[in-house]
Amino acid sequence: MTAARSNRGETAMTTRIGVLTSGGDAQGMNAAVRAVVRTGIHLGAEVYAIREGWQGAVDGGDGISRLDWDDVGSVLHRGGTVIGTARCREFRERAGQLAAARHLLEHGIDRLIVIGGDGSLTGTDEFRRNWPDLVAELAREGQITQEVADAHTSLMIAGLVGSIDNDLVGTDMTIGADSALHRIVDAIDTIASTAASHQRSFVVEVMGRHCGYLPLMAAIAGGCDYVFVPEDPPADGWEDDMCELLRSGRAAGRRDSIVLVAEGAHDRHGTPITATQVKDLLAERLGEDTRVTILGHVQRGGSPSAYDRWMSTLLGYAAVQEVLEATPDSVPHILGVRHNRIAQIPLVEAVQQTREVARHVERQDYEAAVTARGASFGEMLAVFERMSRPRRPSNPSRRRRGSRSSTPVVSRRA
Ligand SMILES: Nc1ncnc2c1ncn2[C@@H]1O[C@H](COP(=O)(O)OP(=O)(O)OP(=O)(O)O)[C@@H](O)[C@H]1O
Ligand SMILES: O=P(O)(O)OC[C@H]1O[C@](O)(CO)[C@@H](O)[C@@H]1O
Repeated sequence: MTAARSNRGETAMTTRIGVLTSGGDAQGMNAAVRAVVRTGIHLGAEVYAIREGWQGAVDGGDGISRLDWDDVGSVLHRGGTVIGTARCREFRERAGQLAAARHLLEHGIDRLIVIGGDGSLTGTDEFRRNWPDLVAELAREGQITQEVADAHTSLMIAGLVGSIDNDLVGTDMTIGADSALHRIVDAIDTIASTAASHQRSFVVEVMGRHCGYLPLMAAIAGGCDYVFVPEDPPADGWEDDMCELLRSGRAAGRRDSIVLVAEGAHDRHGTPITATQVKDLLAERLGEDTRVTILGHVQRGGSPSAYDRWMSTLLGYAAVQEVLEATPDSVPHILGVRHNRIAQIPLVEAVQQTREVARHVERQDYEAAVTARGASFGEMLAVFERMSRPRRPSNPSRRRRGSRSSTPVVSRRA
């Protein structure tokens, strides 16, 4: 490898970086890809798109192609991912990973930037760990030369979290979460006007299979009445609690009621709570004219917010630096956001902590799940609780989750 120096004096090895988007698409992925390509070129590297997620690496051929500066023009404002994404089954198997390694090596790629959710990042780390063995097998079987094998003994990776769910522990925000939240809140505002006109109730299903970030933040931002999230199911008897809350809202003159249900919502015993079930309950018990709206993939579509564009640009920029500086001994990192700054987060740890939340939920240890999700998640639950439960002199507020009643949200200087 030869050292190259850009006109800004930045030094980089002449090397080839692969970039791919994997798992569910997310608004802002294009901004990240654009930043990777342009930063890579600035630093003297060649950047290759691996198309349709890991499928492009498994298939080879047109699945891997070089991107130049202009190839990523006019993509910043576009939703989705222009290099395609997929959930690729073959890559989970050794045969798929062998094919992927062979195709990457055909292009001399041994540095990868992967933009995807926790599954994609887990797969990336698994591939990194398997890489020496895969390369050795390819050389043994004569599928690559020993010279190629010797030149690419390690795979260097950097991860960016592309997922609207904002479900990765360790980063404050993931690529797409802000845009999806805007999309949901726009929908709630739209629904609220028709709900108020007819004095109806709406039950809105929001994405996030295992993570309550989107429904919870949308409930706060949209001024909703009740929210169901997977990490903090309502106490037993929630049916009475919810109906009483909505009934008292009506009695106080509220013209619309909106309940948000995460697609992965369930009660404290793990029994799913669906939007239709909530609708039927409101209709039966309160006689409410109730409608269900499932927002679905509308939440993932459309152009990215300004935040998702600039944040993803910074992340892509940082990811190139990370992957160029990485050595075979480096701890693999995710680039994320902490306290409004780009931060390096150990990949394995972040994925393990994220899985831990799901495990707590499975074990029905919801206090641990909320804690593991991160400090601000518990704070936001407490804030929602306060905002959605009217306190009137004649009607002292009844808390659903007593322990969070005085959760502080201000960080104090020591
Ligand atoms: N353990 C694994 N080993 C190898 N590859 C994996 C592994 N887990 C996931 N992948 C790869 O990553 C792809 C995407 O994973 P997954 O469907 O879990 O989505 P994700 O990245 O978590 O995104 P989203 O948040 O949108 O669900 C899989 O289809 C597969 O190609
Ligand atoms: O597009 P698909 O494959 O149906 O996946 C939907 C899932 O992907 C996400 O949008 C992102 O993880 C989830 O919120 C949702 O459950």
